Amino acid sequence: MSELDLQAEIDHHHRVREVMAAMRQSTVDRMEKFEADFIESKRNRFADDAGPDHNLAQAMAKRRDGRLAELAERDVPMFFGRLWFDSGADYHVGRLHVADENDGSQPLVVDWRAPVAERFYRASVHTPLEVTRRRRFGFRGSVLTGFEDEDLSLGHEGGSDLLATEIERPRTGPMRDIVATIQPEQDELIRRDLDTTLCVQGAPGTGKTAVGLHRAAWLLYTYTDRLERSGMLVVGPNENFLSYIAQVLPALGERSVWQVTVDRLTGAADAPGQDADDVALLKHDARMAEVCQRAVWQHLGRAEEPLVAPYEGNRLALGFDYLTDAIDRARTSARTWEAGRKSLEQTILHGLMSQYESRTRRTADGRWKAAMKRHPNVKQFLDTVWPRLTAKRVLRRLTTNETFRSDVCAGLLKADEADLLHTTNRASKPTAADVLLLDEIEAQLRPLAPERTYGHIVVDEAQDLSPMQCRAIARRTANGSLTVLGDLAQGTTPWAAPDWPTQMRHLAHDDAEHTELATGYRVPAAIIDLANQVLPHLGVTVSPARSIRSDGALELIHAEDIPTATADAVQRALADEGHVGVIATDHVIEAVRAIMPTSDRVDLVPSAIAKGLEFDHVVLVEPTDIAEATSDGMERPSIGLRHLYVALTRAVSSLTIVHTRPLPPELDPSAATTTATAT
Ligand SMILES: Nc1ncnc2c1ncn2[C@@H]1O[C@H](COP(=O)(O)OP(=O)(O)OP(=O)(O)O)[C@@H](O)[C@H]1O
Repeated sequence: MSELDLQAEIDHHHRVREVMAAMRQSTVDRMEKFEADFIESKRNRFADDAGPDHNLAQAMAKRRDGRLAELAERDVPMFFGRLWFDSGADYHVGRLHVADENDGSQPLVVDWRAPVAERFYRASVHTPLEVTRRRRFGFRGSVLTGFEDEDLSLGHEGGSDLLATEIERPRTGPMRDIVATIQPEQDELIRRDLDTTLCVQGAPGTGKTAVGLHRAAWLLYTYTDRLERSGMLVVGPNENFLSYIAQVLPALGERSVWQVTVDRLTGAADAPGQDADDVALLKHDARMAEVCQRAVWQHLGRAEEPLVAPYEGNRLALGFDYLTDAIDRARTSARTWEAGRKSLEQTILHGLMSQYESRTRRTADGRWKAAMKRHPNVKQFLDTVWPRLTAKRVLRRLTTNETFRSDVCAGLLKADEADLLHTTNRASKPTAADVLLLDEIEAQLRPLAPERTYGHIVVDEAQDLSPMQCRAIARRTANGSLTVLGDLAQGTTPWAAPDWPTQMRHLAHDDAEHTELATGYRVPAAIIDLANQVLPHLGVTVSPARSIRSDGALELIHAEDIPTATADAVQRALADEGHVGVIATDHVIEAVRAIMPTSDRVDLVPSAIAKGLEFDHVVLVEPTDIAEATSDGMERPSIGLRHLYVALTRAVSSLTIVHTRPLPPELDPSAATTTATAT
C-alpha cells in the first residue's frame, strides 16, 4: 500500500462526501420547491377536486423524508471496497449509489446491491469473473486508514484481515449490517431472484439473520416496483430479538419494511385469554386446519323443496334437482364460503331470470335483478342453505356445541382431544391460539384483503412456528415468495418443526430450495466444540457449526454460592471490551439480579428469550436448571437441552459457565477439543 495510493483513496472519499452533501442540499431544495407547489396547488383547488394530488404529495413527501434521513445518517464510510476489471473499468463499492450530477461519466460509488458489485463478493482466483484486483478498505470511524489488495490475475487471494477484524470486533449494541464482508455462500442466497423461495438451515452464528435482512434489502433494490406495491415483511421470534435487529435495514437505506412477531402479525399478541398447555398444543396442531375448514362447511344446508318466488303475477320456481345441482357446483368451485354463496345466488338468479324472460318475453334488467336479490324467498333460501357467517360465530359453535364439534372432529381428532376444545363459558376470552383459529376460519370465509398480504416475507427462527402459525404466514404471502431461516436444533416451542420439508408444507411452499449454512462467524471454536456435544441429543439431524474463529475462551466455575460467583464472573468480564450477557432460568436471574455489578454493559437474559442474540461475554449460570426447566412432560424432553444449546452459542469472545449442580451428562467439558481454561 503506497502512501500515494492511500492519499488518492482519501481524496476520493472526500470527494464522495462533498457530492453527498450536494445531493442532500438538492434534495432539501427539491423538497422545499415541492412543498411550495403543493401549498399553491391546494390554494387553487376547487372543493370537489379529486384527492389523488394529495395522496401523491404524501407519497412523495414520505420518499423524500426517507431519503433525507438516509443521507443525514451517512456519517459513516462512503465505500468499503473497490474492483478493477479486465476492461480497465474500476468501481468503488459502498452502501449507496453516489454520482456527481454535473459529471455523468461514472458513479463515484456503486451500491453494493448493483449487479456489478456482485463480483466484489464472488470473484476468486479460481473464478475471477473478469476482476483483476479487489481492494478492501479499513476505516476508523469515517476516516479511511488503509486498504488491502488481492491481485486475482496474479493468483493472489489473501485471507482478509479486515474480515477477521469485523468478525472479532466487540459487540457494543444492536446488530450491524455486514455489507463489507458478505461471504460468497451468503451472497449467493442474498441475490436469489424474487420468485425463489429459500429455506436455509444453519447452525448458530452462521449468519442466517444477516442473510435474511440483506436479502430483504437486495430484493427491495432489485425489484423496487413490484415490492413497493406488494410490500415486504420480516417476521421474528420476539420483541427482544426484533429490537436487536431493528437498525440493520434502516442502515441499509430501507425503512419501509415491517418487522414483526408472528403474534403481532396475527393479532394473537393482544389475546386476553390463556390456554392450558395441552389445549394450546392441540390448537396449534396441523389437524386444526381441517377442523376449521369442516367447521365452516358444516354449515352448508340442502335443498328440501323447490324455491318459489312470485314476482309481478308470475310464479317463478326452481326445482329440487336444479337447486341441489347448483349447491353442489357452488361447493366444488368456490374457494371461500362467501364466494360459494355468491356463486349460488348467481345461479339462482340466472334460473329465475330465464323463466321470467321466456314467460314475459321481457328482458330482466338490473332493476329486476336487484329486486330478485331482495326477494324474501330467495333470501330465506340462501340464508338457510348458505348462511352468512362470521369467524367468531363459527369458533363459538365449535367450542360450545358438543354435537356440532363431534361431527366436525369425527375421524380427525380423538374424542378426548375434541373435548379439549370445549369451553363452558360462552363469554370466555379468546386466547392466542384462538386468534390463529379465527384467522384460519376467516380465510375459509373470504380471501384476505390485498393490503394484508406481502410480495415477500422473511421468516427468522422459523423452526419455532407451529403449523397453524405457518399457515397464517403463508396466507399473507398471497402469490409471493419466502425466505425461511432457522435451525431445527434451536427449536424450543412445544410445536417446533421436526424437519424442513414438513415446515415448508405448512408454509405452503414445498417448492422451496433447501440449503444449509455451516460456517460459524459468531462463536469461537473452543465454545462451539462444547455446544456441539449437546447436538446429538437434540433429536434432529443437522450439521454442526464449523467456526472460522480460533480465538475465544471457555471457563468452568464450580461454586457453592451462585450469586457471588456469577457477580465475580461478570465483574471480570467487564474488564474487557463489549457487552456481557448473563443467561439463566428466570428463577436464577431473579436470585442474582440484586448483586449484579451496575453497568449498562450487562444484560440479564432469561434462557427462554436468548435466541438470536449475541454478547461478547456470556456468563451461563446453572446449565442443569436450564436443561430441566422446560422438560414439561410434553413428549419433548429435549426442549430444555435445546434451550441450553441456544445459551451455549451466544458468545462472541468468552463463555463462563457457573454451576453448583453437576453439569448435564450431555455436556462433558473434558471431551471438548478446546484451548480453553477449565477451572
Ligand atoms: N460475512 C460476515 N461478515 C461479518 N460478520 C458476519 C458475517 N456473517 C455473519 N456475521 C456475524 O456473525 C454473527 C452471527 O450472525 P447471525 O446472527 O446472522 O447468525 P444466525 O445464523 O442467525 O445465528 P443464530 O442461529 O444463533 O440466531 C453476527 O454478529 C453477524 O453480524
